[in-house]
Amino acid sequence: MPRLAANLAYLFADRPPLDRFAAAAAVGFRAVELQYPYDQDPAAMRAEIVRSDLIMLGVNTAPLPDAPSGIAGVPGREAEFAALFERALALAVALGGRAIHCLAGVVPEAQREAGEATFVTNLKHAADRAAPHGLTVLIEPLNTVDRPGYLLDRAEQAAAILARVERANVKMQFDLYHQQIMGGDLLRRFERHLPLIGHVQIAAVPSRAEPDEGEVNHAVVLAALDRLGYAGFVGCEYLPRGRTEDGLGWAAPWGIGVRVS
Ligand SMILES: O=C(O)C(=O)[C@H](O)CO
Ligand SMILES: [Mg+2]
Repeated sequence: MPRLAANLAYLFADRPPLDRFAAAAAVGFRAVELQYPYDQDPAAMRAEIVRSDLIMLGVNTAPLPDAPSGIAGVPGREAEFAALFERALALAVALGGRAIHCLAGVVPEAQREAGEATFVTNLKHAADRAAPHGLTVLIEPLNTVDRPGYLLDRAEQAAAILARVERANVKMQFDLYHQQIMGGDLLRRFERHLPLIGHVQIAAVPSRAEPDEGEVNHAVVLAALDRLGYAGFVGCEYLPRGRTEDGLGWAAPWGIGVRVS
């Protein structure tokens, strides 16, 4: 059965960040992921994670004012990336997390080859720094409608980059929302890349709302992930149409929902 995780940048976002952990646990989530919790006290977040008995999954490398989509694949910014990664590593370790998503960045068309080479070099470095802590480094293809010019936009491209990185602790974050926009054929592409996939995320397409509307049948997809042997978590990275709790009907078959006592 797919194990759903709450992305606390998107879900329960109507309350203060520290209150979101208990809110997720109260509806049955056993795991959470964050995006950029760099403005919060790590010890306070860790206390909430422990108090709610949650598994802490991933964080992202921090956005920069001139590079909100990251710099891991931006030529000439390797030293800055190394510093950014150290910050993410310290945070992930303090939270007891399992993964760090390294955002590749926006790169002009003419520099994409150089950008990929930089990405590979930076990922090797990140992997070697993360390995002693048992952490996975993730890369995620993002769709070019939402993120024009983003260096990494297709699962096939991510697979080619992972082959060049040659580190077992670097994996693909397969966000079905982005993958559907960038070509679809979700189940065949998921199966083809399964050995490389370290995390999955979902949202309705094209609305990015609860995965109970739009062009993807998530009940079918989640059952297929199970059948194909995916044993990781599925991050709920969607924008609730209203209160998070009111939109959880779709997740009831997977053990998530408001408890009525
Ligand atoms: O945008 C996404 O889908 C993500 O998962 C990342 O965290 C980048 O924002
Ligand atoms: Mg995502």
